[in-house]
Amino acid sequence: MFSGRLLRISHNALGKPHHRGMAVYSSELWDEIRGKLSMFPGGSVNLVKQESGIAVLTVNNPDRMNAFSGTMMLELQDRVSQLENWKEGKGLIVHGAGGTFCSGSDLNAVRAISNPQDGMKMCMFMQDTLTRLLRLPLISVALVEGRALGGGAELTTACDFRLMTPSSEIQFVHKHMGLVPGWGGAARLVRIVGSQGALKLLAAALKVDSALAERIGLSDGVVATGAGTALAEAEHWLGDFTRGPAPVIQAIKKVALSGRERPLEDALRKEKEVFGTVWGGSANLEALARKSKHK
Ligand SMILES: CCCC(=O)SCCNC(=O)CCNC(=O)[C@H](O)C(C)(C)COP(=O)(O)OP(=O)(O)OC[C@H]1O[C@@H](n2cnc3c(N)ncnc32)[C@H](O)[C@@H]1OP(=O)(O)O
Repeated sequence: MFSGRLLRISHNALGKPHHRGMAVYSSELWDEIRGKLSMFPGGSVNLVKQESGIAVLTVNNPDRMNAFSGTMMLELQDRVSQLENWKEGKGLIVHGAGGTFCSGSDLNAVRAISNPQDGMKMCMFMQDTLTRLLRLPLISVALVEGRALGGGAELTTACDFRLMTPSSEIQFVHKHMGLVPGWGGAARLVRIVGSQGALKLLAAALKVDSALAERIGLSDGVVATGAGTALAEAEHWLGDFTRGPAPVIQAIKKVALSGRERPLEDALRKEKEVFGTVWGGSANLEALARKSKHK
């Protein structure tokens, strides 16, 4: 059985563990996996970085309901690397082409790599990429039009927020495929809807419509359907959270992320470190000079 190396947690001067980098597994593992995934082509993952500081990531394989081919998994990793290095970035919208979100992994590729070794490698690769996606210093939202199934449902959980259209659905269909989530979706779902809620969604493979999703906290709002309309509304919605200078928005995401992921003392130390990057910074000095009142 394939056994992956987890990134070692290093220790700081106080002997407390701290996280090194944004990845889960050692990148030494990826050469072999990338070779395998490159054998399953189709579709693309497109990235547009806009002047507004909001980027749009499009899962683009509409002939297969935006299922992830092997090469799309590779492209997603590359796009995440680009976003990690985007200094001016503030927000990210993840959506699917052609009016639907994503139907998970491409079943043709899945059939070809249904042996345990390849399955484990694909699982680790996608866990790592989606963890890095969630850890980007950008405020991210998954815009779910149409259906988000299987790995597509997992992808929605790798964003900070989810928006749906009135007729869209999120469904963790894994049980019907004789599977459980393997792209980190179960771990993240528990953090979003709680362990009871996650257990219900996974065990019943429930079709979650926009009303139910909002009620259980899986969705953060509903946007109108229509070519371009949903994307424009999502951008408007995200604009409320990304207004302001990039260093401040990125710092806000970092402290929220460390609070979500780290034990309290570790999160407090991280918050102090991030605080130090904005205290006395240009946005802070300008606000002080303005003598801002927050009425
Ligand atoms: C850890 C990851 C676990 C996973 O992600 S496992 C994969 C889970 N996803 C699935 O099982 C999705 C299976 N597909 C479906 O249920 C339906 O196709 C779906 C998405 C509800 C759409 O239904 P319809 O609107 O009736 O459209 P359709 O079935 O005719 O699909 C249009 C074309 O898209 C293809 N497609 C959809 N999902 C796919 C997938 N995941 N992998 C590969 N091909 C897929 C489908 O085969 C069809 O192609 P074609 O026109 O027959 O050539």
